Amino acid sequence: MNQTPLNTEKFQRKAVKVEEAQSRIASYVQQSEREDVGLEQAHGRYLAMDLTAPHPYPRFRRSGMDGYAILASDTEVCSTGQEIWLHVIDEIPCGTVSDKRVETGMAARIMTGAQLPEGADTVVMLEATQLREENGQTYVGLKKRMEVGKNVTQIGHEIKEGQLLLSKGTCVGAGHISVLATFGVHRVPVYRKPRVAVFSTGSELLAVDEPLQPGKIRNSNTYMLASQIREAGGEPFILQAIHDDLNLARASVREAIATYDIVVTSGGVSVGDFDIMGDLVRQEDVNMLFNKVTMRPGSVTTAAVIDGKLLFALSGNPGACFVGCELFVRPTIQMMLSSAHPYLQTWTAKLGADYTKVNNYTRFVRSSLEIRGGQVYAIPARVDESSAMVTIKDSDCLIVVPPITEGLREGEEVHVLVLQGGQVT
Ligand SMILES: Nc1nc2c(c(=O)[nH]1)N[C@H]1C(S)=C(S)[C@@H](COP(=O)(O)OP(=O)(O)OC[C@H]3O[C@@H](n4cnc5c(N)ncnc54)[C@H](O)[C@@H]3O)O[C@H]1N2
Ligand code: MOO
Ligand SMILES: [Mg+2]
Repeated sequence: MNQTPLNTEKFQRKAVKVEEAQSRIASYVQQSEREDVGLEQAHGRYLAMDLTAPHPYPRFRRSGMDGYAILASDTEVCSTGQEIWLHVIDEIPCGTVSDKRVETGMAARIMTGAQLPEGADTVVMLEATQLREENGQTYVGLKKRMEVGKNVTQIGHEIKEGQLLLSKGTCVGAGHISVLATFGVHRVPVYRKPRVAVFSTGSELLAVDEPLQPGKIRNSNTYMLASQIREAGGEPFILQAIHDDLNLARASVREAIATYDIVVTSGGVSVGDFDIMGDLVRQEDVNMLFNKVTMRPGSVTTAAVIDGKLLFALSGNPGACFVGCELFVRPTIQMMLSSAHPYLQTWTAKLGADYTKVNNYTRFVRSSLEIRGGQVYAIPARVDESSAMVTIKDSDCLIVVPPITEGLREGEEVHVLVLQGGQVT
């Protein structure tokens, strides 16, 4: 009988730990380059350089109230119950600078946000004063002793000149936009979004707009991955899904590697006869970083370097595909953007229900976070197999279940990785 030799290389894989896999990837990450965008386009982008304050903020002594700018020393006599009357020498609306100097016995009418006139050191609010006209002159009366600097915001109260405003790698949100606008940064230096090609492999895959056919499913991973990539700060490019054909896969990967910064595929990484990505990364011109990780789901997650660029061949099982992207693709994008926290944040929570599945790999169990009596609980999804798709949407964290446990009991303390898109309820 004619026998084909068994390709044992395909399934004899050396599993590496998640941290080891992450560090192998990290050594190939290259920072994205800088581009400048308009302030209105900066939301959600990552700063490509440290920004320092070109001037103090506030830049002038600013009134915090509508009232009168005075000298606090004039009010000292009020502590004995005496009322004082000050000559009103000017009126200062917001945006103008008085050319008068407030001396003892004088006051200037001032509006909230206006620059204090020379000489004045304190603002008394309008409600604490009364007015008197005499010989065409206006006098303001007050009865309360004021402390120096009351209702005045000093120069540099918030930011000193030269102080670090925002660091490189900051993800720009509303508060940062306000800082940028305040300091006149109308063109914002940000990292170009890493361009990430995404495509799925699988002869069973239908486009999402195709009617179902026997034995076939619609391609959900590609769109899920594109969404995860966007959340991580990358720009996804959806490429045509391919059949389980090694030559086709090779051509698609080559083209994608030449055009994009990162390539992410789903499917075909296990040991099945048509698991072509597993074969592709074992070819000569491919530097395979790992093809097995001691994790579940996603044990067959594979990564390689081709022409200096990273290829992530994620499992086709939706749960494994999702976790593989969060643990490996997301940090890569985040590192390219100089994010200070490229990896998912770890929190400590209490387990919201018994979790009895055990195995000798670390499990990343999709779960939802809940606050009960001021304590964070993580509730494992009822259906959490690697092949299960529908509970991914209900998850805002992954409980990390270490290998070889007896199973975990409700109320036990666990570590969870918080998912970016999640909402604690
Ligand atoms: N003999 C063994 N069989 C399997 C092993 C093993 O170690 N030995 N590992 C299992 C594990 S664990 C996983 S995870 C899967 C990995 O499978 P692949 O990465 O090779 O993915 P496929 O075979 O292509 O597909 C698996 C599953 O996912 C569905 N799929 C694929 N692509 C998509 C997509 N774009 N959208 C939605 N769903 C998709 C596909 O139809 C399959 O049902 O292997 C186990 N087997
Ligand atoms: O790679 Mo599989 O997802 O471990 O179950
Ligand atoms: Mg397979």
